[in-house]
Amino acid sequence: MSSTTPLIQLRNISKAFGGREILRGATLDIQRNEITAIIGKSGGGKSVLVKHIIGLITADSGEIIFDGIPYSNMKRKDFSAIKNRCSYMFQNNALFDSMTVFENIALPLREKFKLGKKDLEDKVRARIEQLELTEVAQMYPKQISGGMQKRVALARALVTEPEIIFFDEPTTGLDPIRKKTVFSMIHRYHEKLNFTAVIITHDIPDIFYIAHTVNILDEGRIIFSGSPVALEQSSDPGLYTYTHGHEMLIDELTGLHNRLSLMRKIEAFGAEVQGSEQLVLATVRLLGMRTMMDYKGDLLAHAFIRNLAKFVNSFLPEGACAGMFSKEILVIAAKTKDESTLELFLSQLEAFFTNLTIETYCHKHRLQVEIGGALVTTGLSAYSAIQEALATSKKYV
Ligand SMILES: Nc1ncnc2c1ncn2[C@@H]1O[C@H](COP(=O)(O)OP(=O)(O)OP(=O)(O)O)[C@@H](O)[C@H]1O
Repeated sequence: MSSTTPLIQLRNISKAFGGREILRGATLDIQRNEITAIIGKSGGGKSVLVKHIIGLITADSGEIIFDGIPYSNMKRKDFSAIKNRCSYMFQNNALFDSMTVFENIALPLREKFKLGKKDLEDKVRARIEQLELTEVAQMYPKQISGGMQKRVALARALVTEPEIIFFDEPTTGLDPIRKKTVFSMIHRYHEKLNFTAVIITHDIPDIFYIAHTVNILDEGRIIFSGSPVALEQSSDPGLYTYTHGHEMLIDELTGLHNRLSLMRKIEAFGAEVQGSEQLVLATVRLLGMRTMMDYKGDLLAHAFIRNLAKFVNSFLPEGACAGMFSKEILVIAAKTKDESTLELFLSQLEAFFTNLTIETYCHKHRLQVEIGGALVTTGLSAYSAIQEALATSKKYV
């Protein structure tokens, strides 16, 4: 098969249970070596769709084509070969309580390959080390935290070096920080090992940061398939709840607006400004934040942003808003008649970053901070307005 042919094609898949139609002609492609996300309402049939691919459910009608071969033409042994190329990470981790972490991770190797004791142990140990589970290798799943159990499940999904991994809600039951950590783990391993990933999730917008393609399953059909950027830019009212739904407007982790809702809010402020009102924008550029995320892990960076967000929220006047324009840029915006608003924003931000603890932290993690602010000319797009404020940036730390 050419490398541009999708690895898996689902064509018009329909499935009903007891007369209740769950899938109504769902069609989607899963591209090789990409991360494909499937999102949709709870109970909408996302798991059912994926179970068709791995042969746990047979469609009432429609076809699945794997590496160019339709399932309907496949012999049993061809299908077993496909199954050996796949691995799964289930919603509840599906770890065996009676087995140690080591044994749980070793299980797929024992089931799929006939390895000698040493080879098997080497492979399991390598994954255990990579996922920082060495200290808990001889413990049982119940003795370790939920976040660690997810890491064990991920280690088990990766141990056979599969070509395709299905993740069914890999972040369920985790707090916002650990959710982000699981997604960054998947992202990191995907970059290293280059498998094809299919992720079922409710975690919008987090999934948008790692998925190449997002598919929306709605009323049994795929109503959108495309890049996260295309989804965010779409003006299709049918996609409204997925791109502008309440849960997306405020970032769960920080209480700040995400990029999309921040831009909308600034544009709304710009359009509403009248009389003696002005649009005020302050920006904080955190140079080095991206590197810090890459080298020290997201957890540390998120904790810092959360701290900053808490402080910003404590002095925001009513009606003002704050959000992350990017991983390194925080923006505060307000529509106000009060001429001292910009001064207030700047002095508060300066106070935060000149605090000794914060300053020491920034030095330690090589973060450089620039603060900017402007009374923005009305009629500018949100993007240009932010650039105007950024252009006034001065280095603080
Ligand atoms: N084997 C089955 N027999 C009967 N009904 C089933 C079966 N499998 C799934 N269903 C039903 O199909 C519907 C879709 O279930 P599915 O688990 O795919 O939803 P989902 O989109 O993954 O939801 P969630 O996001 O809440 O996990 C549910 O109403 C479920 O009860």
